[in-house]
Amino acid sequence: MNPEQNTQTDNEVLVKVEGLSKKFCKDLKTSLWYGVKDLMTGIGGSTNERELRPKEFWAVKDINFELRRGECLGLIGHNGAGKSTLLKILNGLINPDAGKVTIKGRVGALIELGAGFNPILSGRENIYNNGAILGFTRQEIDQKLDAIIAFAELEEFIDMPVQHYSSGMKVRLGFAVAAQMEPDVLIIDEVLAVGDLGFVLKCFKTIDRILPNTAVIFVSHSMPMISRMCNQIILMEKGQSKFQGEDVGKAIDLYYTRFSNSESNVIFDDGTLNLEKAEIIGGEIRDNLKQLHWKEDFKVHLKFKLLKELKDFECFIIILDKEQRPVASLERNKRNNNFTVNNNAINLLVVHKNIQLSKGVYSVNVAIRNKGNKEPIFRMNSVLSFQIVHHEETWEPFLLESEFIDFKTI
Ligand SMILES: Nc1ncnc2c1ncn2[C@@H]1O[C@H](COP(=O)(O)OP(=O)(O)OP(=O)(O)O)[C@@H](O)[C@H]1O
Repeated sequence: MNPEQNTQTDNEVLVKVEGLSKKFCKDLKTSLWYGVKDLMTGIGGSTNERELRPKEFWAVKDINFELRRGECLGLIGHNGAGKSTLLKILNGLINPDAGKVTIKGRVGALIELGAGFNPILSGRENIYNNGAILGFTRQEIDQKLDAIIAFAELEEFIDMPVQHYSSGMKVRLGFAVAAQMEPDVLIIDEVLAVGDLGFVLKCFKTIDRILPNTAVIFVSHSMPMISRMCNQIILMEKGQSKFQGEDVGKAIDLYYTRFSNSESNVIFDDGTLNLEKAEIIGGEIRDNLKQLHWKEDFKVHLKFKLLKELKDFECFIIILDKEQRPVASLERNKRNNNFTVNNNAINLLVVHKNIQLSKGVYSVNVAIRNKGNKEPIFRMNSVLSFQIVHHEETWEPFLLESEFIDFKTI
């Protein structure tokens, strides 16, 4: 193959979606009535397909994109945004009300748990059915069968009816069929999350392997997974595309902004103290958020108002990422019982030098406990939030300063 031909194949558009829209009705009775009316006025011939009737809403509205071999599109958005509906239209499970989908080649899809399987047939029989739907001959499936069963790790249960499979087993079989058949287009919904960690890692390895020859469309609520896999992204909201492009990081930031919870909350309080003030010293405030540059000192001023006498205490400061996963804990106070009490208040300055968290938004939880008997005294979540600024997009929680120098062997 000459290089020109090769480039052409690499750049081949495998999925083209133009003005795709789908409406649903909020109640079943009205939906059935509209169905009957549509039948009478001629199926698909309605001139009002772009209009909403009472109780209807757009589950997917005017979605456009092109996807080439080797590209992975991430679909993100909150629950009910229309991601699964879009996937189902792409996979031909439901018809759109407007717009057009053009797909070239074989489509492997893992959409709803158990969808595409006949529950009363065995795993083996379902592999043959699915393979046939994908356009493979019996001999071709024979050749792939062992690899599919081995990948799904279902050797023992392959002749059991699929209806008796666990959720994880159904996902294993579904992914094994979808991916081992090496489709041109691979569509994967959130179902992958049902598999255990070992299987999920195996799936990613497979996707990495087949991606150069496949166009992948991937729906997930896991932003680390999206950022790891996708080079294009659509952020959906109420069926529409709110952000679309190659800036995956920006789309993820927008997604998180929707869920940002600036409300702090006291989880536990035994009445000994109140947290009167919590402030990050230094940095600068932008968009109501304290920004610190990577490697700046992280300094927090905490002011506790004492309502009762407090002897030795320990202060816990925990830093959480945007998904509320704890990523770091500051070393506890080592000094004994010698914080100055002024006007019934203790003022603490907690300093962590050269913070090396990755770029992103973080929040801080604070907890106080009795140093002697370890009893909890006070605990408050989301006391503060701050942003670490760095030019580099890093998905690991820390970006550790390092030097690369010539290693001189003797
Ligand atoms: N068959 C249907 N009939 C009526 N409404 C439907 C139907 N299927 C989906 N919907 C509605 O369409 C909207 C989009 O649903 P969809 O499942 O596509 O969202 P999603 O983005 O995949 O959500 P999630 O993140 O929860 O999986 C929702 O309001 C849902 O209730």
